[in-house]
Amino acid sequence: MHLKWKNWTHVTKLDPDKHLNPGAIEEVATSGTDAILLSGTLNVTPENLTALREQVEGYGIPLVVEPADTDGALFDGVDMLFVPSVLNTPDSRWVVGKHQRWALECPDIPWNLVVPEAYVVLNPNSAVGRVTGAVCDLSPAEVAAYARCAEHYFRFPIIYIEYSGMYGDPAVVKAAAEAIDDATLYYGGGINSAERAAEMGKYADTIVVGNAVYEAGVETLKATVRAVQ
Ligand SMILES: CC(C)=CCC/C(C)=C/CC/C(C)=C/CC/C(C)=C/COP(=O)(O)OP(=O)(O)O
Ligand SMILES: O=P(O)(O)OC[C@@H](O)CO
Ligand SMILES: [Mg+2]
Repeated sequence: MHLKWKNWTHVTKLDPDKHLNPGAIEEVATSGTDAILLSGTLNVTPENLTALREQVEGYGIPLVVEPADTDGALFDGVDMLFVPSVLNTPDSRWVVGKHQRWALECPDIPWNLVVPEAYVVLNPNSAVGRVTGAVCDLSPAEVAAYARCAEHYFRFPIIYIEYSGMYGDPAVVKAAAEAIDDATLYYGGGINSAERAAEMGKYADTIVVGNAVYEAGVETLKATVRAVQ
């Protein structure tokens, strides 16, 4: 079933490689966030992904797996799969190579549950930045050009400005927003306050909050929800 994911303004990203106690999980699931993204770059295994999914299921909140590799593309018990392609890397494995291997190895991909994401990774110090070899020193205009061709040439439904682990440059997100017509713009990276959520929420259709859940706690998460909903 295809959820109305285009209406989401706030998504919480939980990392299978990190731990939250049951009380915190309940507060995340009832925080008002529109969906939970089960996603991480390092050390995601079928076991820890399944364990996290079992913690967050049953609250009636949309669950989306965002795999970092083909063996993480598990869709049992979740509503959708958001699959990244990192556009700003010279390493084509992260653009299309992994995806071709996936199509080769998995005959029964539920394509109707798959939503492709055009990632522009801009924090060289994040796990995703290191793993993918992303070229991060881009001007707002250069990022906007990725956003424009992602929507109008590659026809990606989501463009994701990814600063994972650091708070990004609002001018970059503004430029990307101005370059996009109908695609959905995601922003994630360093959102740990209502102010930051509101600032990026001016430009992005959907903001993603990850690390703050683990580092600042659920009250901070709720403040970021209130800022955009
Ligand atoms: C083709 C299939 C099924 C999978 C491959 C999908 C691709 C190309 C993924 C590349 C980008 C990537 C690794 C995305 C993972 C999601 C993500 C950006 C997680 C960010 O979390 P971390 O970068 O781990 O943050 P921390 O450093 O805080 O752990
Ligand atoms: O962890 P943070 O910095 O909130 O970033 C969220 C998400 O964009 C990570 O992929
Ligand atoms: Mg991680």
